[in-house]
Amino acid sequence: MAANATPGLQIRATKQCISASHDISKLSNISFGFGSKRKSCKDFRSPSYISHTKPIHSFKSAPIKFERMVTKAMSGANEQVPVSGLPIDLRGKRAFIAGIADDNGYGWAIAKSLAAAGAEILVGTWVPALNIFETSLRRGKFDESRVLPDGSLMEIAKVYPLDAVFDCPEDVPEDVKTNKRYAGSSKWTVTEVAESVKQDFGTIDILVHSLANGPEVIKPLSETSRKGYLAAISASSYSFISLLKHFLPIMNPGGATISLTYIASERIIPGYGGGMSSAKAALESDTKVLAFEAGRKHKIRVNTISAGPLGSRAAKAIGFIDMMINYSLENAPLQKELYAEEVGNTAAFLASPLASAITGATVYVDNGLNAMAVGVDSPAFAGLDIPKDNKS
Ligand SMILES: NC(=O)c1ccc[n+]([C@@H]2O[C@H](COP(=O)([O-])OP(=O)(O)OC[C@H]3O[C@@H](n4cnc5c(N)ncnc54)[C@H](O)[C@@H]3O)[C@@H](O)[C@H]2O)c1
Repeated sequence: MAANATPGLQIRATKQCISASHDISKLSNISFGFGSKRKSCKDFRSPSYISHTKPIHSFKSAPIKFERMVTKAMSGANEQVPVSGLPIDLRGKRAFIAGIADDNGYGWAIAKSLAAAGAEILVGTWVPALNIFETSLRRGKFDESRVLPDGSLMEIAKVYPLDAVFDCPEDVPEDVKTNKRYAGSSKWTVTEVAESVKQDFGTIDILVHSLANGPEVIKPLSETSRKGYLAAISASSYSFISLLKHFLPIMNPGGATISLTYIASERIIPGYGGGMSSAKAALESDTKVLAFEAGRKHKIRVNTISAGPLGSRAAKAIGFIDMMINYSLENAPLQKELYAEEVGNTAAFLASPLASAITGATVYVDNGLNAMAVGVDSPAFAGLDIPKDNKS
């Protein structure tokens, strides 16, 4: 990379390319303006630009992925980078992302966007999933998904075993200590992981919480046990407070934290039970209070992304994710697939100096579904002329 080149995500996509993005054939002469060797949109047909993102839903065969073009248009990790533009430049920043165990979830997508912007990536992986994740990583199973917009592979500097429901070794009950899925791993409570990161790297700049767990998620709230409810809150809400509490002392001022929430916190989503809706409501409320506390004391920003439905491993365990994806396609203002990368790019923005005045916010990345008060696919609207995006 040239010394003066700006890496990572470059906010420089032309209006034409974004708005007419679904049909690449219409775009062949539009320039993205990468310095002297200007690329046309047609260049983005190249599989290397479109291969790494898996569609969450294969309902239509769009000729090219919308977000890949935009990302490529934003990317400038080569010598043809323009001097103008608005870069998401996270070079020299270090991120710890808690909650990655495969390449399907939001944590992975966030890691990729942060890496594309130049950040160093550390990962915290749930202990029971650690072995399979590390083995898959080592064997190259994720290599295709590791490809960044500039063609390089995302590097993970270190993977830490983590169980975010335990703050310190004294909290760990005997049955977990002796569980064979925990054998072979050590120092995985939150305090110990923060301490290990401090010893290995000194400081971090970005903390991402991309984890949730609700053992009774398939039970309606009114049938949820106290134990199940508290477990959901512990794993999905308090875990963020705990991570923030223990990582704050090693976070550089000006840093940012991001968690992932879901609209079920504020609107009724039947099927998202077991206290998970309550856990997300707590997470969003805590985002505000923690933004105040971390902002005043440490100059750290605290935001949460309310993401639309994605067919991740965790979401599939709930059982109705395909229904939610289809519902969104039918009812959201933007009738298009939602890509994990779109959440990743928002996280990169929120972590960057471009978002230096944003804290305590819940940012929706859901094709606008949160703004709807009715489901327009209801038979009740049968007689109404509802505009449809037939191109997606
Ligand atoms: N998938 C969706 O539709 C959707 C929508 C909105 C918000 N979210 C949120 O996004 C975040 C990431 O979830 P995802 O859907 O990408 O699924 P995912 O399966 O990729 O991520 C969940 C991760 O949490 C980890 N985890 C569970 N318990 C843990 C613990 N005690 N300690 C450490 N790690 C633990 C799992 O191993 C997994 O890696 C979650 O907060 C989820 O609620 C997901």
